[in-house]
Amino acid sequence: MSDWIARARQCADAAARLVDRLRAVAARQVAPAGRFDPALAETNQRMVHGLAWAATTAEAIAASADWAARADDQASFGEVEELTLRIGIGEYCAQLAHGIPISASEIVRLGELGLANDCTRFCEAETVRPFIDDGNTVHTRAALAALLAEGVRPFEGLGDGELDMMRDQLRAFTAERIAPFAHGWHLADALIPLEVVGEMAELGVFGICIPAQYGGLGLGKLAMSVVSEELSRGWICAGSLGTRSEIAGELIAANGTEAQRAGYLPRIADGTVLPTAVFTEPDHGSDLAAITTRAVRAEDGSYRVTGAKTWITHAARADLMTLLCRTGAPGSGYGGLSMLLAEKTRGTEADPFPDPGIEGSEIAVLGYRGMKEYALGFDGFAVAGEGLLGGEEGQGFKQLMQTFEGARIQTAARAVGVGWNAFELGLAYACERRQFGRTLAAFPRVADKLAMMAAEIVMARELTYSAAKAKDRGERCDIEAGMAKLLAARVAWTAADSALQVHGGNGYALEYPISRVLCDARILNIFEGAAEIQAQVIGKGLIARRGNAASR
Ligand SMILES: Cc1cc2nc3c(=O)[nH]c(=O)nc-3n(C[C@H](O)[C@H](O)[C@H](O)COP(=O)(O)OP(=O)(O)OC[C@H]3O[C@@H](n4cnc5c(N)ncnc54)[C@H](O)[C@@H]3O)c2cc1C
Repeated sequence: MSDWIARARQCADAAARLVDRLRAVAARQVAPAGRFDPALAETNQRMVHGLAWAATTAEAIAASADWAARADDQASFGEVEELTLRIGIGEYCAQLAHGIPISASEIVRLGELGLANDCTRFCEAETVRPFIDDGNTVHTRAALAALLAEGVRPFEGLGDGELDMMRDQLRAFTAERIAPFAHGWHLADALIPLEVVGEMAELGVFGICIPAQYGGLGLGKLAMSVVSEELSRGWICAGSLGTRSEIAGELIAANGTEAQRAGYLPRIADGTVLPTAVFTEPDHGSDLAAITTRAVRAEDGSYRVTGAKTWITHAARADLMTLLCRTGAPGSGYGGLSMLLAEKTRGTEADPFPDPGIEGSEIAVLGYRGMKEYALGFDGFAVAGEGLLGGEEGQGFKQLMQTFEGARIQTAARAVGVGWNAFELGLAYACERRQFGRTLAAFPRVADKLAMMAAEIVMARELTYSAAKAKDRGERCDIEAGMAKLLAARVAWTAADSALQVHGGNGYALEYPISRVLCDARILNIFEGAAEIQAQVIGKGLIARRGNAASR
């Protein structure tokens, strides 16, 4: 075994100890009486979010160490893997010690959060020092970039023949049916063709996690991650079509009545029912518990829905809405929310919302095209009484929260796919384009970008797989899923930005696909929990979990 693999594991332990120290400091600030205080946490957001980012960075180091061990187990830990490991962990250790970029204009420095001495000790630790001194260097980056330019890619096997086969199958499908057309569909602002949606359905994309007894593949979140990643390598839209089926499938499988399960799950799995997720409102985005769209029972037992929703993806072409509404009194908080399974007629271009009581207008967007986004208005829209998810009012927010883990893992996987898409475009361009008599890839600053993209995407991917595996083991993984989403969204955006930079002026031309990938990557930090919300959830979870563990 390479010394770097053993050191990586020890390095992950050292990083976890550093995060533990930070957690103790944060807990003193925002949970002084042993209980997490939301008001204090808001005042000290930088501390709570700094903890979240530091813990995410440490977890990514641990996931990379596991990846290296997995590669080694399969006799696949070669030069490209060693360089990827050294660069990735070297950089993330340096970030922990000296500053973590949490947005384009914000760096969290643990030293400023009261850990200056701990950071110095961390850097000087026998297991960390080699990564900082000799992990991420100009030489390792140049060596990795050269191997990548030769077509070598870091190990990606999962140690599971079925999943590895699934990856190959989806990669081939994406290369043939998505990637060559994605940019044209994007530029035309067209819906992804139904023929392609049908082919994805045949591959089982819409029923990956739906139990086999209801017509799905009955697989877990790791399989779902692999599929989402591969489809997103071609186009984020392809990887995102399944998101709505995943959310609706999980809502119904976990909470539905038997009639709802039997009625919807087989049709979602085979793609005959395309769902849409209808949660956000013009005045309530991140704060979903405050939504005001009302659903009132009529005398015949059906619901009448009135209110406004916005940013609803694929709304016109969908057949089924998972519609979050208030059935309780105004101001009744999250306990007054219910989830309705609201059937609608599939719209056409000429008549996108043919049903009475619902109208919609398209929102023009930068990227994330192919399904289209809509602002919706409901005015007495009728939903059958049997559409109340689980047959019980007041459960909607709880039911939705149960899907957050899976949805965040799926979004992280989409981000990883988008990151690979950017990386491959950047690398291909850098190897082809010549300036000053050399290919762009030969310049150290370009090689730096390419090597760092690959190393970070591997780390984000492994963190995503790690969260998916925890979910598949039946463990609570809200923190882990949030970490995967938080990191993968940053990595996808950085990769897209770096790949566009490598393209120079051409990257700014609509004609070049990297211009699309940049726009697509930008959304990942906003939806499915904006980065700040994700950091809040992770930070709170870390402090509260430790508090609970201490009081047991
Ligand atoms: C392309 C696209 C597709 C979408 N698809 C769907 C869909 O299909 N269905 C659906 O229901 N919704 C969808 N959404 C909505 C999406 O989930 C919301 O945009 C997201 O939840 C953020 O809500 P908001 O836009 O209202 O932003 P706000 O809640 O107004 O937040 C704006 C910004 O303020 C900051 N912020 C907010 N709260 C805090 C806080 N507590 N602490 C620190 N900073 C904070 C964050 O930086 C955040 O990005 C989509 C959005 C987009 C852009």
